Amino acid sequence: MKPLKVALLGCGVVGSQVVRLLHEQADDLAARVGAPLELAGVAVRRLGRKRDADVDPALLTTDAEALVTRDDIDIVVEVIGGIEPARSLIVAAMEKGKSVVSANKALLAEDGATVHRAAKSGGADLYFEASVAGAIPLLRPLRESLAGDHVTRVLGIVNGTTNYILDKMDSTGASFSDALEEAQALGYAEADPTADVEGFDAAAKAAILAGLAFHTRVTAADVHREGITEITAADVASAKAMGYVIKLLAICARSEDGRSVGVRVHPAMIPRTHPLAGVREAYNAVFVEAESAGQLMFYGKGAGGAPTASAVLGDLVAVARNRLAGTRGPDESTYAELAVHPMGDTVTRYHVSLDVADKPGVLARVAEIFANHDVSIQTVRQEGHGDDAQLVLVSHRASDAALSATIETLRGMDIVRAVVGVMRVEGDDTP
Ligand SMILES: NC(=O)c1ccc[n+]([C@@H]2O[C@H](COP(=O)([O-])OP(=O)(O)OC[C@H]3O[C@@H](n4cnc5c(N)ncnc54)[C@H](O)[C@@H]3O)[C@@H](O)[C@H]2O)c1
Ligand SMILES: N[C@@H](CCO)C(=O)O
Ligand code: NA
Repeated sequence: MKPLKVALLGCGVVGSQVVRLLHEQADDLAARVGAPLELAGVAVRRLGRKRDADVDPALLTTDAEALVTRDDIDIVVEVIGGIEPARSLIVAAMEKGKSVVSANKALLAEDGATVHRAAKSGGADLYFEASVAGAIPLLRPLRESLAGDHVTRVLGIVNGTTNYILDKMDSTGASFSDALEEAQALGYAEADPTADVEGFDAAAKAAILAGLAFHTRVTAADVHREGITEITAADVASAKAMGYVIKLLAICARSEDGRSVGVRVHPAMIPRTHPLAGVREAYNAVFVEAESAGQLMFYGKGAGGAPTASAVLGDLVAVARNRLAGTRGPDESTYAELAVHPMGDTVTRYHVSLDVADKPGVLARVAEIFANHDVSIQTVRQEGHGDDAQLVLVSHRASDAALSATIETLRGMDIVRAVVGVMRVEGDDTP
């Protein structure tokens, strides 16, 4: 059988593992596809660089554009990352009818429209399982296995670096900066950890998940995003004392009337009994809730060269099979065209700690502010007394707009010395 020729763009952490697996699993892959997969070219930035992968130097080129448009290439694997030149290269390949496998969450979340359009007009496949939650099969289950169901919510931990940091803070009492340093020493966090700790990485993944789950185009700009840099050891301890753990969550949910969706990434307290609370270290886990299927949970490694390459290889086999069968995978599905509602319309609960004066009438006045904003209080307790008094309140569900207006008013009150902490509470059935 004539081999299918594969061009690889980028030979870094993920790319070098793709090369290894293509070599090591060559016979099995050929049997599964029905034709050998031949690595026919590898685009790199610098030819002379030492790399982890054992690549025939004759395959290396710095001219990625010439490689993706070469007549003999059937499939392009893009593991360069970033918007450009990745987008132009993918579009150029698909315009020539080549199938593309990409791990590029940044591109798919920022400008998925362009690459999906190019796939359709070129009659090409575009698969991107590795872009969200690395090795965990999640996008194809949403795109294919759940195509007959009605997904109502996707909720999960989709960034390994921040989960590692929060887990260390929870288990050892470490500060954010100490836990970040440890994550960097272990190679989880990059030298510039902004994309992870500020939630950009998780927001890109949330946009991709929401788009697939709700058949609607969602971009990174539509996602409400808050990172974890402001979380203190005291926040973590306070959550612990109340039976909660703090996680950076990505939440994509339909509104109650089903006419819009909310997509958000922010730290939240979840009960320690919630299955996501047990997701430790750099693992990822995602809950998908669908009307007929009920609750599904996906768990595993969301990052790392080999786990991510596993997802790339799975896509490679799928697009190779499609080519041999003369068929294509599903087009982008955005027919539902739901509106993405602003964060203020999201219904959630707040955990609020206030530094207050310990004297008669303070609790009543604080409670009145909540009532004035139509926010109902679920629990309240006082910690310490005298000058050290803190009130800790947990609200019932209310709109995020009403909750944040409540906090704004509290900040302006003379009896409130400081709003010490405000965090959303998720993951339980409390109304
Ligand atoms: N590393 C992970 O755990 C992981 C997990 C999921 C998804 N991803 C995604 O996979 C992609 C690759 O990530 P990575 O960790 O391998 O990054 P990396 O930085 O290790 O590798 C990228 C490589 O591409 C090369 N490159 C950049 N521009 C190029 C160009 N114009 N032509 C040829 N080569 C070029 C770089 O020199 C580098 O070697 C990114 O989109 C990333 O978001 C990575
Ligand atoms: N930086 C990401 C891995 C790539 O998606 C994480 O920490 O999960
Ligand atoms: Na995945």
